Amino acid sequence: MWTGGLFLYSDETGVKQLSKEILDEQAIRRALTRIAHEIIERNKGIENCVLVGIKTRGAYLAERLAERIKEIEGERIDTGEIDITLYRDDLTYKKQNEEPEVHGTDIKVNVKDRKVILVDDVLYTGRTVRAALDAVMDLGRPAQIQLAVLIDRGHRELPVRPDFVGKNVPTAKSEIIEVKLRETDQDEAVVLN
Ligand SMILES: O=P(O)(O)OC[C@H]1O[C@H](OP(=O)(O)OP(=O)(O)O)[C@H](O)[C@@H]1O
Ligand SMILES: O=c1cc[nH]c(=O)[nH]1
Repeated sequence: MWTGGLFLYSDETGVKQLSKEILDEQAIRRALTRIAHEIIERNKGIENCVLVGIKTRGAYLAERLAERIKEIEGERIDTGEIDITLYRDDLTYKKQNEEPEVHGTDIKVNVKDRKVILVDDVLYTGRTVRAALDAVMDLGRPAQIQLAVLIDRGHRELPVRPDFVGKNVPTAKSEIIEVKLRETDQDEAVVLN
């Protein structure tokens, strides 16, 4: 049910909950276009840069950023992806002492001495990014690692700070940010549940 940016949905127990749209399709497109420009500006072009998306949605976002950068610079930036699984019962209750685990990397270029830009959809505790940093550095010593996220929802548990942010969204720990991308969700929106 549409109530002007607020949606009613039934959770798994059938209880009606309110859901708020944070970004629609156009807003996601604009945020990614801005981030693409910022990446180019910060790095004075894209020479020596590689975009590495954190699966699942971060990898799609990295691919979209590569397309935008090609439109702007006329040059294709190298891309790769990292598969990281989070062990938690749901997004609000983490089991103690469990950390996101790297399941594999698909980065066909050498990262040694290059500027690696990690891309993810949501930044929350920072634990996924920490695992991604380890995975990249296992492959070689990058000149620099930068971080781009579509949503920064706060509540960091590690000293991780993004270089490029689509939108800062203050949240309560009990809330969940859901990023829906057409590549995997047949929908395009960021919602706060
Ligand atoms: O900062 P953190 O607390 O580590 O949380 C952020 C991570 O949580 C989500 O991944 P999720 O495991 O939900 O998978 P998804 O990418 O498939 O949505 C999101 O995509 C980030 O990778
Ligand atoms: O709210 C959150 C927290 C972590 N990851 C998400 O995708 N959403």
